[in-house]
Amino acid sequence: MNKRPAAAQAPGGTAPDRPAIHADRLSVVRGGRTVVDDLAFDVPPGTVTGLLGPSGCGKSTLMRAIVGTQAKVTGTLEVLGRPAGSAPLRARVGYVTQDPSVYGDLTARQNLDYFAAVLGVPRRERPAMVDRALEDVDLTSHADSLTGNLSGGQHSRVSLAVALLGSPELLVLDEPTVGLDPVLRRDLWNLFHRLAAERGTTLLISSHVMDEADRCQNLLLMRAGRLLADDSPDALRAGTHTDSVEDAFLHLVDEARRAETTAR
Ligand SMILES: Nc1ncnc2c1ncn2[C@@H]1O[C@H](COP(=O)(O)OP(=O)(O)OP(=O)(O)O)[C@@H](O)[C@H]1O
Repeated sequence: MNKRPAAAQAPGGTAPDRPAIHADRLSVVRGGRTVVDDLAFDVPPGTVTGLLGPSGCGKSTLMRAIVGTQAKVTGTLEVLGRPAGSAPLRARVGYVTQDPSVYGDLTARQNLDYFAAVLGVPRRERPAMVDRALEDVDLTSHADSLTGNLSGGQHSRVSLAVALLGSPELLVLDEPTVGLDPVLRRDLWNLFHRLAAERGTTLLISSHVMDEADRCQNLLLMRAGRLLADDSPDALRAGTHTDSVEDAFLHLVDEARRAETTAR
């Protein structure tokens, strides 16, 4: 199963027919173990792609490889047409980790202003850029609250706003909706789709919650470091004759287990 949905429009700077992410024979070794094992996939530009799989299957490791912060990566991994982690990609790729990456003793606005300065944005351009990022994540009313005093969901939205600064062409988001209430989760998914549709941003979003799968145009399903499927939710269900992505995933896990037993 390796079909892909038609690519949406391309973001600025990326050729329309070129994948935003291209991986081939991609492996990562951590602690002496192969935790990402021989992956091959493309992420179409301007789409929302979900990276789904159980805890420990290698999602964060794969994301770290894509943004260039992971050691011991072998194979081909191209991001926006360049080798993953190369210097020109720094301003073109936004990354939000699972752990808070902003300063608790600064306000949301101060955090954003600081990170905009680190990105090299001239001082006079920063206020408008910061306002837009705050608006994107619906935090304008908390702009001047200390980040450390914000709720968990608000705190993670400050991290997301930092990643939105400078309008990156690729956003890599590691479980951005964990611990958020249903309304916030819906609002964030609406934002992700707006970014893809209106700004041509490519989004790669990890989750271990299968019920978020239907919010994605394209899915990469992982299990134990391997890619089980690369397809749209509809095609996954149709291909496995199941009614939900969760059932499709379980079907594919059973199939993979049978193949492993046969191989043994
Ligand atoms: N620093 C490390 N050293 C050695 N092994 C690691 C390290 N970090 C993670 N691993 C292992 O790599 C594998 C993949 O971990 P990873 O964090 O990528 O999974 P994940 O799918 O993102 O999990 P989760 O959904 O729980 O965040 C796991 O087996 C984990 O134990």
